[in-house]
Amino acid sequence: MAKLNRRLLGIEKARSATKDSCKLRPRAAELMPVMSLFLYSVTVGGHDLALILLLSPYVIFLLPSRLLYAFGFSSMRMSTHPMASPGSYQTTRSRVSRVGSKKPYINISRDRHKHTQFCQIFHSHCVSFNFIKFSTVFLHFESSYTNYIVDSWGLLLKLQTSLRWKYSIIFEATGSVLSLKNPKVIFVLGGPGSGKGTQCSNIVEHFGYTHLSAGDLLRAEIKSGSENGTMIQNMIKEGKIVPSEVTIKLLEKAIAENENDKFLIDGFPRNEENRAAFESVTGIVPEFVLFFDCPEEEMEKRLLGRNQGREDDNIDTIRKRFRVYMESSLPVIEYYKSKEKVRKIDAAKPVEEVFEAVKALFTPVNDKIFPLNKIYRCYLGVISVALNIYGLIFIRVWLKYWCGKEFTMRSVVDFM
Ligand SMILES: Nc1ncnc2c1ncn2[C@@H]1O[C@H](COP(=O)(O)OP(=O)(O)OP(=O)(O)O)[C@@H](O)[C@H]1O
Ligand SMILES: O=c1ccn([C@@H]2O[C@H](COP(=O)(O)O)[C@@H](O)[C@H]2O)c(=O)[nH]1
Repeated sequence: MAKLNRRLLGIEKARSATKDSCKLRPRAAELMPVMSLFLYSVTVGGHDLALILLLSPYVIFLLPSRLLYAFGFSSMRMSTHPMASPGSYQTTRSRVSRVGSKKPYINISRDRHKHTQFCQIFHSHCVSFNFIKFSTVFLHFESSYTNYIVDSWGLLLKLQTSLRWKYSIIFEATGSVLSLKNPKVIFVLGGPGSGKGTQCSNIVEHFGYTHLSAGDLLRAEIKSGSENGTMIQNMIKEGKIVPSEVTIKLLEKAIAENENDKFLIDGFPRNEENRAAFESVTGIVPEFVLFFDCPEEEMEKRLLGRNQGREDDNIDTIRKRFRVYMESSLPVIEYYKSKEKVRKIDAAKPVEEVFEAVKALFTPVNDKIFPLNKIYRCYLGVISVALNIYGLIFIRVWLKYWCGKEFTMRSVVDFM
């Protein structure tokens, strides 16, 4: 009983940790054509257009969640299977796989009280159902039977008594918590002491990003007294790269717990394995890679003068870090270069000059030509909807008077 309660409590914790983090911003660009078409259809246009629109997968699945978000139901998100025990699952883009747990399923034993809790969890999962990414449809049995086994995918393996039962279909939201949150990520890379942290602070101040330094997260993990602490400390002392799963878990957690959706990930990925693992676990591909290019002598001088009491800022470790950077981290930059994602900055210049170059990358092209504040963006949105409707009315009139047809889905299809 206590064990099950712990598990259920853990699931609750896991859920509250994830639910607030998976917010989805309704994207105006996505909504506008649909809104315009719908407004047009119900006011001026043919009703079959409105019907087709209402029945479209976009409206059925995506729009409700977007609207729920827009009206403040930001916590109605759930990305992982509620039956997966917390801490023992790893989410990837396409499936939720259990790691670190020997049992492939959860056994719910006979106890009415437990059964009630189990149903509540499923019930609230229905409420927090995410409309966007789902693959597996599985069954939810709500009945008076008392003993059954459900596997981690919600598949019913064994049903001993079935007096009366009903079922509902639950869609499993797949993908990492992060892929649902869909954060914008920029990797900030460069040699040790190239000025990544310094420039990240400036970017945070001017452009509202959240700075996540992989090194800082690892150092915080050591301080927290975690079981990995000693291993991480030894790796850092030797200038070696900490195993991907440790760093990725910390990054995932930091992103999920943060309200912001724009992140600078500083000092990660440090090798090809880091890069591939991060992309496959989180499904996140960086917008671009900010690469601070700086000669080794300058970096060495800066690190030796940093005076932040870092254990690895001594000449022996610094040399090891340089070697690891050349051998393992540069190939990551080469990889992103081949994808045309690298934005190289000459980091040997003074701080202010480096930031001028950085700024140019973060200022949107539109804002450089025609800076728009939020109110103007709203006006533009309204104008865009109006223009869309105007366009549809024009098509309708044109179809009617020049082609002699009503503007219905059929006539549009016939016309095409
Ligand atoms: N452009 C610059 N010119 C001179 N000094 C700089 C410049 N940028 C940063 N520094 C200084 O160099 C030191 C290292 O900078 P910073 O911590 O930002 O580097 P980093 O790339 O984040 O290092 P690490 O990878 O070790 O975390 C700091 O003392 C910082 O004040
Ligand atoms: O992704 C990472 C980031 C850092 N490390 C280890 O931490 C130290 C210090 O990193 P800084 O970016 O200089 O703060 C680094 O030398 C590595 O040992 C890591 O393993 N993986």
